[in-house]
Amino acid sequence: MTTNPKRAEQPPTHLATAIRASAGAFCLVFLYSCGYNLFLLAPSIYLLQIYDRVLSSRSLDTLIMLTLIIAAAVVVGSLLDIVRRAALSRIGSWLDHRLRPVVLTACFEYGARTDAGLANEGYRDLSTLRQFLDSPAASLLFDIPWAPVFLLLLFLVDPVLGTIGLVSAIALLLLAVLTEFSTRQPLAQANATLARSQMRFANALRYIQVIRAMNMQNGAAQLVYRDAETARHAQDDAMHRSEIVLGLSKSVRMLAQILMMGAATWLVLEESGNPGIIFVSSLLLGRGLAPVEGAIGAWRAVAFACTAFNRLNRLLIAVASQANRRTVPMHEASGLLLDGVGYVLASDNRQILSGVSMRLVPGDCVALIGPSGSGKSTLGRIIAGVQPATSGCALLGGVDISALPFFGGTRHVGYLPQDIELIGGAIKDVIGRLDGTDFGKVVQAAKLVGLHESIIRLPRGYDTDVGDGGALLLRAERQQLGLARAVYGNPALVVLDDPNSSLDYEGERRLFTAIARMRSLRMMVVVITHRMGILPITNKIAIMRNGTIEAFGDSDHIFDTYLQPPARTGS
Ligand SMILES: Nc1ncnc2c1ncn2[C@@H]1O[C@H](COP(=O)(O)OP(=O)(O)OP(=O)(O)O)[C@@H](O)[C@H]1O
Repeated sequence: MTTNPKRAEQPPTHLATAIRASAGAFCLVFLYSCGYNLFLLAPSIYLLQIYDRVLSSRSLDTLIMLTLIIAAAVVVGSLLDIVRRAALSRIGSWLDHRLRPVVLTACFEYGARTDAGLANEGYRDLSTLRQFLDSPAASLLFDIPWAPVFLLLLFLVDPVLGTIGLVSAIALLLLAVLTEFSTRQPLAQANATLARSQMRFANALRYIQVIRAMNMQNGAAQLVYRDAETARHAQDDAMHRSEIVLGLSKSVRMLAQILMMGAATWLVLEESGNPGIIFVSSLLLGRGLAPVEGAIGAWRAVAFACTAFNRLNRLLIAVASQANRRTVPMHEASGLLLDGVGYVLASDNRQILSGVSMRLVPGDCVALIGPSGSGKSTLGRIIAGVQPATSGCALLGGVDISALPFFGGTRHVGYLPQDIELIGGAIKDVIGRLDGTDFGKVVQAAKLVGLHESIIRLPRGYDTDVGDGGALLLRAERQQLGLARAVYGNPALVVLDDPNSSLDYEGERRLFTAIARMRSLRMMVVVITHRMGILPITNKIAIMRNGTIEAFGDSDHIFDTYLQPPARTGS
């Protein structure tokens, strides 16, 4: 047999490792289940003993003793059932506690790089697994191996009874398979459309102010509602199908009981056996069919849990393999290198950037200028590692920039995007990138960009709440806080996209001072700008046009050669 070497190299995911680590606990649940199922035999034994011993001896003492013993067995059995359910719930809680941070990080990573929708589903999958372990369906899985044991006991009582039990179990099993096949497609459709509807709803909420301002509420609601309706129809369809099969399975079960009692009575009449077997066989059949029948109801939960497990595992494998690809040690001193960077839009194959090359060394500050739509922000996002280039390479210290998040959480890059999203409530959290462990670094960043004095004048200082996404601030204030966040921890490279678009004269002056300080700290600064006033504080300029670099070099040279207004010729 040949093995796929790639697959063999792949280390187990956190999910697989955590499941493996809980194997001991699952074994314990299995043992509890064995005990529980053994005690389920107590009523059958009780009936047989009554017919065998009590009725023949007419002894009241024997009856009392037997009843007490069986009652104790039933209580112990119920306790074992409670204990195993609690144990499964504890396993679920432990898995959740252990995996939630890892899964969250992986989902963020996957969402940023590949597919936000799938990342969202991946995160929900962990909750699905937890809910499954809390549900009766999980304990039922441990009862299923006991169904054949009860059927075997029926065979031991009499092969005819065993055959009736076996045929009934197979019929119920086939119905369970039928449920799965008949509901799989509508359920998959319901899940997909429900997820899309939720995503659209979240997006609509995000832009609700704009939607309201332009009176688009009805259209947005229709968009969300249409998907929700499709999901509901698909869910109803699946439910109707499973209800029909459930009804059929109930009939099969009742028929099996009647047949079993009839056959057992016939055996007693024919062979003058113990009349107790009429009830015992009925009880054993009930025990044997219960897990099979339960499986019909639990099938969906089991299928959901399996899908959730596989999807989450695939997501973790995808994120891990992205991380494994890049393990080159980083040398910040070697600076930033762009070599033939290109970017093609996945949606319409439009070439946005092509053949962009440049090199920066620590302490450099380059201004990216050029007409609107020339690709400056796209290049800025690639340099900041927000999106990977589709061709060529962008390296910081010899390492693919888009892989930097995998380097032990060290922050090598700061980024101030055009649409400043301030995540976090208090100023210290916003600047500290939600890290919050090093307040000294937060103050250092605020001082570097000249914000510290303004912050400490606020009544709550660094604890001042900026509102969701910085909603309580002016755009200029958001820009300045975003700048402080970008320089938090003195990263090697800072990308500022239009950092002075909303700044007044004073704000711009502070920005220029901040850039000069960054340079003196050997940071590399990439400034995307439309305002030429920033050029004197840079030492390099790159002029972009139609997705390529038209000119790149020392600021003075570029300024004199390309940006000086043509000398007026005298009239
Ligand atoms: N995610 C995207 N979806 C669609 N088009 C995009 C996307 N990203 C970039 N573009 C397109 O790429 C081109 C370059 O955009 P980019 O924002 O990089 O230019 P820019 O030079 O920064 O413009 P501006 O100075 O106006 O910000 C534009 O035509 C833009 O429409």
